[in-house]
Amino acid sequence: MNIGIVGSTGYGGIELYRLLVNHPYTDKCILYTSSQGGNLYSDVYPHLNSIEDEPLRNVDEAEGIDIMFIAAPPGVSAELTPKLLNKGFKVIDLSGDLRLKNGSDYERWYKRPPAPEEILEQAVYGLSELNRVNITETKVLSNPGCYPTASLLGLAPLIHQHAIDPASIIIDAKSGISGAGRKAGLGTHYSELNENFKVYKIGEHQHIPEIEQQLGQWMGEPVTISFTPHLVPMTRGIMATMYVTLTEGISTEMLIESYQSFYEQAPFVRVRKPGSEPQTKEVAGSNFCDIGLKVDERTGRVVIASVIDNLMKGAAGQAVQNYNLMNGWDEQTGLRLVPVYP
Ligand SMILES: NC(=O)C1=CN([C@@H]2O[C@H](COP(=O)(O)OP(=O)(O)OC[C@H]3O[C@@H](n4cnc5c(N)ncnc54)[C@H](OP(=O)(O)O)[C@@H]3O)[C@@H](O)[C@H]2O)C=CC1
Ligand SMILES: CC(=O)N[C@@H](CCC(=O)OP(=O)(O)O)C(=O)O
Repeated sequence: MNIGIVGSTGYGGIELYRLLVNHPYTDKCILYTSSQGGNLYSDVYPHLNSIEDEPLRNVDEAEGIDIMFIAAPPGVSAELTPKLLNKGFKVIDLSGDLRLKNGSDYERWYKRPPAPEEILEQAVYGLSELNRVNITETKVLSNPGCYPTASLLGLAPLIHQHAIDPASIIIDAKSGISGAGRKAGLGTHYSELNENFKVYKIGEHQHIPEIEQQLGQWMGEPVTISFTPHLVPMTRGIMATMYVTLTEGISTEMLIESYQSFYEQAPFVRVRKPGSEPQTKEVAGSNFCDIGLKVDERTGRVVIASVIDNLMKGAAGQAVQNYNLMNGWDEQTGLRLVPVYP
């Protein structure tokens, strides 16, 4: 299988390369750039010296690719995907361009024109554990956002039990700085973030409609959530802490059992034992999503904490899991990575 990576010089791109260069069914991995044509990949990333000394290429000249991964800023895949499909390539897009089914929602939250309607219709939302059949059949895969992956995996079993008040969902999410990409900026400057902890985009984050769209499909009715992201001075990791009001009395032990049975066939989702609380370090560098929960009997709410590595299960790892599913391979192919600890 020959694959290409658009945006290979970014953080999502370099993580895709790390996974795909060792993937047993990937023959060629061609690397594309929009700004550094002719440079070697190892010029951009010296840690690849003597590992990858191929020049970076222009995507307009791409040929012989089976699947193109796009790890570029919003707006790129909306324009590029139709061209790549016309060339007969399949597409796995890591951006938010193809996730929202309604183009006007995209325009409102991303503040730019949406992808063509027929592409949005064709695109399958790649939350791997919950959409396996559709993923296997598609030519256009829209990889979920990092916050939505952690949040939706943490909420899915509860939502499917219909034992909650859907209007009560609060998601308090924290991300490491690599979530903002490699491009330098004041918001991610060392002296601005070190020993700091900040909230941003309250009620305005572009992942709100993505989470609501999926929850609404599961519930069969529109769902409105409170979602607040924060930036933590660490490189990788996301923790989504979620608060939901229960409509039936259920113990922590029973709820954990139902989560474990919901994810029985999902090798990358690990539901923690009672009393064992997840940490971002325990999934770093891996494709795992660890979920811990506790029913707070005093308030009638359940608190769920879901952790992922934003560049792995939140981006490149899940994209490779979807690549495996699209090709009928074991979803763990090339992804059996033990978390990096400490
Ligand atoms: N970082 C994360 O944790 C996650 C990121 N994502 C999404 O994945 C995508 C990539 O993110 P990330 O890797 O972090 O971002 P980066 O900023 O690190 O990298 C983006 C890359 O896109 C390329 N690029 C810029 N403009 C264009 C263009 N016009 N055409 C083609 N390529 C372009 C750049 O490379 P060059 O100039 O060489 O072309 C750049 O290296 C984004 O949409 C992001 O929102 C999703 C989930 C998690
Ligand atoms: C820490 C940080 O800045 N994170 C980014 C995540 C962006 C992202 O992944 O964007 P899409 O999924 O929409 O492509 C943010 O909050 O905007």
